[in-house]
Amino acid sequence: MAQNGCWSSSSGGSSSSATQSRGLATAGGPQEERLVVVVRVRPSAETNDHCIDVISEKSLLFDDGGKSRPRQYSYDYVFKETDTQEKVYKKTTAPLVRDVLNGYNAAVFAYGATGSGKTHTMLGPCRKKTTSTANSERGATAAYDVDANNNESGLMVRAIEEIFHNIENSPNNSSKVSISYLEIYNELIRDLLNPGGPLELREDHRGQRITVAGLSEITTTSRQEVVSLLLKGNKARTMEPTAANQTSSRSHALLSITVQTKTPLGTKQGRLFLTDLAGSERAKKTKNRGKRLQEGAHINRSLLALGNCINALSGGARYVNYRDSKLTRLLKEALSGKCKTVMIAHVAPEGKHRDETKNTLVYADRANSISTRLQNSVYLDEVKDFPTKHYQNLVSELREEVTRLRSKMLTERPRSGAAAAAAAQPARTTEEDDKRKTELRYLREQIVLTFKQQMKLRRKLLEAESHLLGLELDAERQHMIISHWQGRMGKLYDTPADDDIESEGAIALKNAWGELSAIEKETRRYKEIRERTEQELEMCRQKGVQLEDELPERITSDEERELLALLCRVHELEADKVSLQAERLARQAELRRRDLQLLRAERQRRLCEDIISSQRRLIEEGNVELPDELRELYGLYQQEIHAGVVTPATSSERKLPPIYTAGSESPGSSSSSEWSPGSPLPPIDSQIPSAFQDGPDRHMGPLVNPRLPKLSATATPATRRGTSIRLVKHTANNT
Ligand SMILES: Nc1ncnc2c1ncn2[C@@H]1O[C@H](COP(=O)(O)OP(=O)(O)OP(=O)(O)O)[C@@H](O)[C@H]1O
Repeated sequence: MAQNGCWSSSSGGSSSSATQSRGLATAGGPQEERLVVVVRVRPSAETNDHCIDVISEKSLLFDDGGKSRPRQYSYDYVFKETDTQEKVYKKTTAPLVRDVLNGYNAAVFAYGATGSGKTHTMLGPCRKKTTSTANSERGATAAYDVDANNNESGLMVRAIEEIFHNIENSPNNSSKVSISYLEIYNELIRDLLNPGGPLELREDHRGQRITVAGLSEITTTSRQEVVSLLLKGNKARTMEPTAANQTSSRSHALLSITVQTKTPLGTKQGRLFLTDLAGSERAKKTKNRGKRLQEGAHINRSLLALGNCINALSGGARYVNYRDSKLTRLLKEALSGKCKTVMIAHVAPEGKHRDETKNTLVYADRANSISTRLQNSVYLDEVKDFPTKHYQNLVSELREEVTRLRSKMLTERPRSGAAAAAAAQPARTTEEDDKRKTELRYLREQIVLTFKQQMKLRRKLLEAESHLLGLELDAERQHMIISHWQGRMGKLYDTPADDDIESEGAIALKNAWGELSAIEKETRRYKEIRERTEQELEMCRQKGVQLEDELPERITSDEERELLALLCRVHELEADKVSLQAERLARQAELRRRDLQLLRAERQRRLCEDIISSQRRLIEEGNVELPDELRELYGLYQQEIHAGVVTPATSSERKLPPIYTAGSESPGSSSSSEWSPGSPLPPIDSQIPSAFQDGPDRHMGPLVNPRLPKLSATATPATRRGTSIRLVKHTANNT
């Protein structure tokens, strides 16, 4: 079993699937790729009062209850009530399985209101329900037992079956399959294959690669094992009957199947993500209270975030906020086009579900226009990190050029045309000699000139790339600002409404959106420059090749050699130069990235401190007895901070070490005598560390203030102690 499952990774392949109605990608270059959207209508026992009428394989009529004429919606496919699980699999997932085997990433996600049939499609019919102790403790029931050998089995089992069938029947059988299965319940990620505490989401430094730390990724060669793992995972899934659905899934379940295949060119990796989303719901309809209501709020919030992403993507926005929920962060790759994606929107046909059905149809309609560019095929072994890779390519191109010229110089070529004739001629006159020399000089100048021009264009290209990278990071920074303020204002990602432009947050938001749009404009401009430069470079390169080809016609072998040697030297020098330049640019980009990462980490740290401060106030004001465990944690926190400065003297006094606050030069600059261990709670300083004084707050404004009232005059002795410690320390630092 491999731990620390990587939820997503970029990979590619080399084949296309013809069955998708509108173009899944082919190899060779980035392709226009559209999210495939299908709708499945769940069967209904009610025969009248239906709001859906499937009129063809691609469209349906929706009746809004007589308010207006039935509206027609069209999708890539519409499955009617009687369509089988097999048909749904063949139309939606089977083509993706073939792509995954060829090294592409693909995703299927089931969307729809509660009770509309998502779990039925993904897993199959629910057989029975049991209660797991671990989950009951959390207040929810876990169970989803499906029959894997059933005609009704869902897409997950079918996909696993087909993947293994293909591998077993392939001539060299050199593929390896691994799976991971997780659920997001109340914004917490749980491993369904190895249930335990919540897992953390991690991002790489560019926010591109999302990983779930500690998630089990199980590699196996046995299809039975995979199916039984899936069934085991389903049993651990959080479910609960609601008024709307007896077996309602209260979590989003995400299954990832990875196939790695060894090929002569390297190891190809394809991933299939199968996602069963929790149902969107209305509290009134589900009659939820307490925990169920809270679950519903989390479900709706993450689905709203997903809806926002779909809206932004379908509107062609360059920047899409995936950060609002764990679900969207995990689905980022599937939605943003690094993956072939099929969305199966589920609807209930009964008139009483009219509103939910309409919402789903509208979402699906929007998703229908999401179009992105699918990434080229990439092998696992390749280094994909831009810009280093890009520069490396440039340098190796130049070095190849040098090798080519060298071999050209060393190869004895038959003299052709004018050169052979010239050699056969008797001794040349001075006039002829001069003419030849002039000709040669001219040719040499032309070649060097073309080469210099090429280098100039290459450098321009490098600069454009580097600037584009900088713009991407700037955009990322603006996103952080927007996220920050919208989080403070309790809003999801959106452009600000006109009526709240007065507040500080709204102004900051407006500025950030303004910056973003300027960045977008600049990005477009630079992309055009890049494109133009690439064209010019290609023309220039062709001109150079043409001049080189003229060489044998014009001059004798020795002179050719001299020229070619010169060219080699120039190329070598340029390669070295580009290499140095590349290193410098890559280092700069890395520094900027780290800077951004630091800012993000700092904001997160300070938010955590805010939360701790608020809780501390509650503990102190409420005179709450501190549990041993928490007391110990506070102790650890202090030791952690002062690990480098605790002296044997302080530790023998059994006092907790002093608190480091911003403004003190180093953790060691405040002496332990300032620390009064009377309060078990160390004061948390909310001042900005000097390194960040010019950091995020300049753009983002002050931290989110704790929503608790200020300490009152009737504060407890413990509180007063805490306050006085801080005052003493500040005074000490000022002196
Ligand atoms: N195509 C279908 N054929 C037969 N029964 C179906 C079909 N789709 C759904 N059902 C039945 O409808 C009920 C609700 O379906 P299901 O639990 O899959 O909904 P859901 O969208 O996953 O709901 P939730 O979001 O609350 O988990 C189940 O009893 C299921 O077996």
